Amino acid sequence: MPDDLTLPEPVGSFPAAGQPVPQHWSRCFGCGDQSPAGMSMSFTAGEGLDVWGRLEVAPRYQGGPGVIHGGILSTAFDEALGMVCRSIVDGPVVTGHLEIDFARPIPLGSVLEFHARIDGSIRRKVYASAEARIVEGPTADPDVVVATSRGLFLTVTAEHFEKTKDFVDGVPERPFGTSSI
Ligand SMILES: CCCCCCCC/C=C\CCCCCCCC(=O)SCCNC(=O)CCNC(=O)[C@H](O)C(C)(C)COP(=O)(O)OP(=O)(O)OC[C@H]1O[C@@H](n2cnc3c(N)ncnc32)[C@H](O)[C@@H]1OP(=O)(O)O
Repeated sequence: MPDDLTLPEPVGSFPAAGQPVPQHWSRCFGCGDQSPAGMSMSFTAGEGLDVWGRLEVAPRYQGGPGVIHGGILSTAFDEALGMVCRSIVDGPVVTGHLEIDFARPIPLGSVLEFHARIDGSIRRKVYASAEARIVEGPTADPDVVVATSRGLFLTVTAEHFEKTKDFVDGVPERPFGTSSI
């Protein structure tokens, strides 16, 4: 992480603390309500440049016997880190780099709580980090961090999606750009 990062003020479009942070795109695998096979994650704005996220670990997310697949957990972190970027960016961002530390096994049936924050920003780069805890389920312990993540996100313009917009599956009820922010 560069040492010349700044911590910007929150953008006006970011919800007040405790309010839901809406899905960014209804077809998103992580948060969209028009993605039936998706993860249906939900998010709430924190007190500062942070968000809280929730994921129910469904049986179909299995990797090893009885535990969450690492790729699913990575996707959840990607979503949580991307969502917190909305606290300082009033427009789209995409993931440039994502790293995960898998600290404890996460059983199917768990409810995971994610806490993601902005670490800093410079030019188009936004650095964010997050941790996950099991808050419901067989091994729930809100004092234990079961995984952590750091990511680099880049702000992009709407043109970034110009080449792929024709591949959208079906007609979204709330097209990108009008669905949320
Ligand atoms: C599913 C997307 C939905 C988006 C909708 C958004 C709306 C709502 C908004 C917000 C909520 C978001 C919630 C989303 C959650 C899920 C997000 C995802 O999973 S996104 C899919 C995976 N990611 C990609 O598909 C990117 C593929 N990569 C690219 O398109 C390019 O590589 C891109 C845009 C990331 C950078 O390319 P360049 O040409 O625009 O920029 P250059 O000039 O190369 O880099 C700019 C700076 O960034 C650094 N940089 C770029 N990539 C880096 C990397 N991998 N590692 C380190 N630095 C990197 C460079 O060194 C440069 O730094 P210097 O300013 O010079 O200091």
